[in-house]
Amino acid sequence: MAILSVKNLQKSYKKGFLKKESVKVLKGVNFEVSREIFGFIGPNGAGKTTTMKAIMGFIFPDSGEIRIFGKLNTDVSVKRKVGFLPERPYVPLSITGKEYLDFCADVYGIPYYKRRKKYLKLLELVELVGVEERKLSSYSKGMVQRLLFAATLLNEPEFLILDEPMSGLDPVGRSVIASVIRRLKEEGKAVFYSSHIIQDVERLSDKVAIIVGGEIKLIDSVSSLISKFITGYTLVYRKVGESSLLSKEISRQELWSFLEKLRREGYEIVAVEPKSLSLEDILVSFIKGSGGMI
Ligand SMILES: Nc1ncnc2c1ncn2[C@@H]1O[C@H](COP(=O)(O)OP(=O)(O)OP(=O)(O)O)[C@@H](O)[C@H]1O
Repeated sequence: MAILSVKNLQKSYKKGFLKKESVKVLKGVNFEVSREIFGFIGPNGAGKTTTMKAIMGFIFPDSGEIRIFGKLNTDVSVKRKVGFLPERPYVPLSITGKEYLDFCADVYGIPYYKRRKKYLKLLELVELVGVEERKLSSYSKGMVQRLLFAATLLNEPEFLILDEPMSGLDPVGRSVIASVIRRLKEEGKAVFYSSHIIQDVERLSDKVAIIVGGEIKLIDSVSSLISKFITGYTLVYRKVGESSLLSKEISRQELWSFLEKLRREGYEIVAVEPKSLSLEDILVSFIKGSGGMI
């Protein structure tokens, strides 16, 4: 069973001074997330945050159905199993890290006797042990982001929805978040997250969906996606009986005829290395409207 299933999600916003005009920002979005790391990518304004807000029940879609663990997303019982990190959360900087965790623990109803151990475990996870008594105003942006991420894990959610969890983080901060996400998956949890840092998405995700202009353009596993977008190969070969190696870059179309030519002329193949578009190239091609180019 899918952990999250989104079917035919549509959403329009009214725009203009008199709010007479309506703009469709989600045009029938469909996808499913199982126990995996699912990356949601697309350009600015594509509809990622709107989709996540609809999943969380913060906005009401015009139509469509959203189920989490098989139940409608509006069902209170599923909300307990979900952790959400918004894109731009409001945090008062005058409080300490611990006070922020206490506030969230109050919301989740976590008893006091359980808190110390829980906080320590989470602070260790996001590498913030020792700074919890400091005011958030003294934290860097990355530290605040890591604290907020730790707070979303307080109620031990089985499903995490993270809107731009790595935004504004340096490579070290990004790698801390990435390793926590990997660990959550190892623990059998599912993570659905959006990001603009495509290299991270490529490294971290099992599956990705590309959304452009409120429409899902493609959903696939990262490995199968990259293999579908192979542009050519680097061949390494040598004359039979000789040791010196030769290499040549060839296009996808040339592969078989070139291999045949080498065989005819007495060469042996040492290696065939595929060259693929990066996930970033693939995303750009969808944004420019040439997603089916290969
Ligand atoms: N409350 C709102 N009222 C009117 N339009 C809105 C509202 N919220 C979002 N939009 C519009 O909906 C579209 C999708 O926005 P959304 O925030 O979902 O995009 P996004 O993919 O998350 O973008 P980004 O990567 O910049 O965060 C945008 O054109 C945005 O201007």
